[in-house]
Amino acid sequence: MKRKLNQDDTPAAAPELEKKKKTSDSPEKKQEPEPELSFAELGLDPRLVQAVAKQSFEKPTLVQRKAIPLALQGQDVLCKAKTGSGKTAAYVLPILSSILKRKTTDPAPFTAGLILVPTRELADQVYKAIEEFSAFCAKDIQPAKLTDNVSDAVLRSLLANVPDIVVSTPARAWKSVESSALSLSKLQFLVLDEADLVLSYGYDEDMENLSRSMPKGVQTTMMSATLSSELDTLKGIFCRNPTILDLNEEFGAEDEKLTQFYVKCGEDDKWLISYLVFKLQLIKGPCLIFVADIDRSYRLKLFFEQFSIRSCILNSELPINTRIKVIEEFNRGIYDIIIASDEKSEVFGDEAADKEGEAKKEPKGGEDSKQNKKKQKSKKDDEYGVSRGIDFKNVAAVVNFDLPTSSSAYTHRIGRTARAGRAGIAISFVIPKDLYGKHKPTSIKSSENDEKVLAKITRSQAKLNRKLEPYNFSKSQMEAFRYRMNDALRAVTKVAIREARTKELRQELLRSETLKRYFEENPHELSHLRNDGELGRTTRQQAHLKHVPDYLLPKEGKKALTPQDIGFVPFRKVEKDKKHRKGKKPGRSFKVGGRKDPLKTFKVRRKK
Ligand SMILES: Nc1ncnc2c1ncn2[C@@H]1O[C@H](COP(=O)(O)OP(=O)(O)OP(=O)(O)O)[C@@H](O)[C@H]1O
Repeated sequence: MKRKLNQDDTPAAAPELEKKKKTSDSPEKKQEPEPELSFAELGLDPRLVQAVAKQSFEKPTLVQRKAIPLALQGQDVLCKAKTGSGKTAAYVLPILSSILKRKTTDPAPFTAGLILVPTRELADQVYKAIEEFSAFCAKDIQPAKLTDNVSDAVLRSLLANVPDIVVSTPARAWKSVESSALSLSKLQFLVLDEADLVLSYGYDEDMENLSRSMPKGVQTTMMSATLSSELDTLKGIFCRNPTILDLNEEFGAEDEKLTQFYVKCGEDDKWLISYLVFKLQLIKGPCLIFVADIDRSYRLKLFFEQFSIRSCILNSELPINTRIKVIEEFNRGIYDIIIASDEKSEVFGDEAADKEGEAKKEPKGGEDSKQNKKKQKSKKDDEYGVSRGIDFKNVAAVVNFDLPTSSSAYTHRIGRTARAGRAGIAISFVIPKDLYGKHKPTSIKSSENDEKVLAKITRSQAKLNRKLEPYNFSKSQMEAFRYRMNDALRAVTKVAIREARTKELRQELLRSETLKRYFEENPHELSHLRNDGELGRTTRQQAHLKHVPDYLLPKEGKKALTPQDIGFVPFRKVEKDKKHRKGKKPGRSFKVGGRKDPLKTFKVRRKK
């Protein structure tokens, strides 16, 4: 029978833990704070503790404190913990520790661990995490990932080495099992990361096939920030009497370093506001902008290019290597703005939310859903996804340029900022019902029910002790910029978008096949050419839009702030920022959760 784990019944995995654990079950003692255990006290192999220290992890996070001892005891765990709370280490470390322990008595090679993730981007990230955690025991731990673009022959030879742990999407794992390249006959550990998404991605058949290829009694861990009833299916297939950890409830408002805003505005206003926010650098630091589809991502990029705002794109049409490079380079600080199309959340988001019991399902087979599913059959990679699990580093702000259509998709998107105890902000544009469809050139179907979705989001965030606040822009100050916005929008025609889209793909293919070696030796040239080069050379270029003349900026500057405004962004740039940018890459002077706080650079006033 399942049981819910509470604060005090985490089983001890090591004598140290036992010593620190409270002995009494009396109600008063239950209120006492949990002991702050170290990684060593969790019972992990010392080489892993060393690797964790090398990564500057001072102490385990809540999910690590709770889940690691359970996993080391051999229990199945179903864990719901907030985004960026360290779930990867929580499931990777105990598997590595158990394999290391077993190898001291039984060195025979076999694949003991299988980690299944919904996307190839996430597989790459988890694989890298395994490499980092096994830095001091690399000869004893051999991981493999099955999501690279390699031939079957290469994959076979990789698996012929009998890796200890395999990271894959379900489809690719099953393909390898089916072809007998991978054997799961001795599997001991199975992890489903972003478990609720695994079924949504259409992996049900692969999951069932995989389950039949595994021995009985495989220890299973399922992780996600949002667990829905899809888990019942997975639980039924994989779990033996799992312990359920619902840790979202244990986060208090005081733990919260994420500030959430929404902006209610017209369809064209979101283009105008985005132009102003990014041109005047009102948001400092790395920023992720989510849009609803691929065309929209190119459109926004081309629109920004009109104003010399540089950004790069992530979408399911780009080859996996490019996608991973974009993420890596963003994390290394080469780019400040990623425009990511979040097509998956648009297709599957409502299902997830409905199963959480938060919303009524919209009729299946609606126009959008048909269109999206049809589109998916094109050149898109079905195993693409960046709103889930990807550890974008130091993201100052997530902007939902297009609101997702479900609260769970929202939770995962905004979870790309304020990770690992850092601060961050999320800003979401919401189109009120009466303004929907009023500006045809910028209207998008997914915005039709923005207000309803916002209500769902507000409710689900309230359950996490979080709230969204309205963000007001000074309409009068914005107006001076509207003709520029319109000029730029007119230049970004459908033809220009189509050309940019095909050009980008052609370039990718060309580079990856003929110039591979050259660019391996000159990675910087590759990144410049590939990702932040201007796509819009076929778009009409308008020199006057590239800079902001002083006469357009309000004279009052900061003084324009009034106590009545709830979230006013002053349009005049502050001197300090200019000084800061001198000699440095724009936006890179800022660190979230470090010396500078985005909330201090993003001016907001609250109602007194
Ligand atoms: N104990 C720790 N101390 C400090 N940083 C940590 C610790 N554990 C993990 N981190 C860092 O926190 C970040 C988020 O971790 P991770 O990606 O595992 O989060 P997650 O819970 O899986 O998020 P998501 O739900 O988005 O998948 C990573 O950069 C990771 O290196």
